[in-house]
Amino acid sequence: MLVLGMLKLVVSGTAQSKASGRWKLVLPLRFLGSSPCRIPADDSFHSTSLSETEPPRVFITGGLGQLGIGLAGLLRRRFGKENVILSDIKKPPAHVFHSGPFIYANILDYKKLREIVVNHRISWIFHYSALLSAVGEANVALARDVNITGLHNILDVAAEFNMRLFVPSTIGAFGATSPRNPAPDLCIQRPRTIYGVSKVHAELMGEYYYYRYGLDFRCLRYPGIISAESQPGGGTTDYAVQIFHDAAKKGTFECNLKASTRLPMMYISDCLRASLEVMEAPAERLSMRTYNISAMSFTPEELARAIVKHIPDFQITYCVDPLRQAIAESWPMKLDDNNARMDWGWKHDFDLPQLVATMLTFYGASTRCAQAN
Ligand SMILES: NC(=O)C1=CN([C@@H]2O[C@H](COP(=O)(O)OP(=O)(O)OC[C@H]3O[C@@H](n4cnc5c(N)ncnc54)[C@H](O)[C@@H]3O)[C@@H](O)[C@H]2O)C=CC1
Ligand SMILES: CC(=O)[C@H](N)C(=O)O
Repeated sequence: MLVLGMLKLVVSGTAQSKASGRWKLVLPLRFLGSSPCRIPADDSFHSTSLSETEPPRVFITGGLGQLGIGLAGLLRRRFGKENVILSDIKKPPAHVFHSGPFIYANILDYKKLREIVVNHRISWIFHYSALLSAVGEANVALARDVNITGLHNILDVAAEFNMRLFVPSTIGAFGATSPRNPAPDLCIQRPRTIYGVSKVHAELMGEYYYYRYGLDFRCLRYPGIISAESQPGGGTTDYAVQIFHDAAKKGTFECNLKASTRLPMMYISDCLRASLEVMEAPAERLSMRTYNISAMSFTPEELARAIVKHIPDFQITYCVDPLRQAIAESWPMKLDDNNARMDWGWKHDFDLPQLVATMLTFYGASTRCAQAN
């Protein structure tokens, strides 16, 4: 009754705020939070959001995986080295440790997360910690903890301290009953991996916190990401990274997906730029909180043909992993990203030929490109 009474008071005197063209009630989280013990009892907690002119203070979770170090580099160039704190539960290599602030942060430790946000005056979070599709299936209990319980901690901290929160989703958030070519932003999502289920959960929880508590939640569904300097963490699209290393070093590659498996892919610099752009987009430009982004779509066979243009002797063979193949066949072949393009001007730079040339240049193997073309 007491809570109901407080609710009525809050609602009647309340604040309404306009975002994305919609009016929503902004209610104090501490009255409504599902975990009241987490909400401070005194009135002294305050928003850490900074004025429009100050750069944000950014915290990256799970930052030592395939994407986090590159993201930290991009954000540090934009906002200043000291304003971007990279974190993980792993030990950073020396060059990462010396390239800017790094701290240990386990996303399952809620108290520690609050401490970090307060002590470092964090205003934006990029939440990258996760177990990916293949490793998630190999350790469902851990994937559930990290991808779901960890996300709850991040959502609560972000809402409590009025932060802007980016959580990446994935093509893995779709399932076999989703439209596959292309998959639109809004459609049936019934994934059958713990990874996919946890990412649909993240999309829905983030949007719920946005509508319910006014949390500035922003989410992009990434395709498979291809990078040269960092290795993938155990996903279904990993072959599209490994193939470049093996092509350059050995001239052969054994692929764990069938030759005809078509999946959406993106070069890392496009992915990281998209993530920064959606975080910087004015709220009124965002008609949604979760967007597909897309760049290219190819099969292992097509990728191999593109590599042969640079390395004529390159040979691909196939030894299909049934787990990864089943996952890949339930994912979209292509994403429809028209809403991202229209709302906040998303545009990819890298198509397949540019991706292949860039990756092989990194490995010092694109020398025969000119002759072959
Ligand atoms: N790499 C890709 O192709 C794609 C990635 N994404 C998403 O982007 C994000 C980053 O992906 P990647 O860098 O590729 O992942 P990754 O698997 O390479 O790295 C994840 C990091 O999370 C850390 N981590 C695990 N448990 C943790 C815990 N309890 N506390 C803190 N950190 C913990 C790991 O140590 C690891 O460094 C993930 O959320 C992933 O789902 C989405 C689609 C595609
Ligand atoms: C597409 C992803 O989310 C990731 N690379 C995976 O294959 O699990």
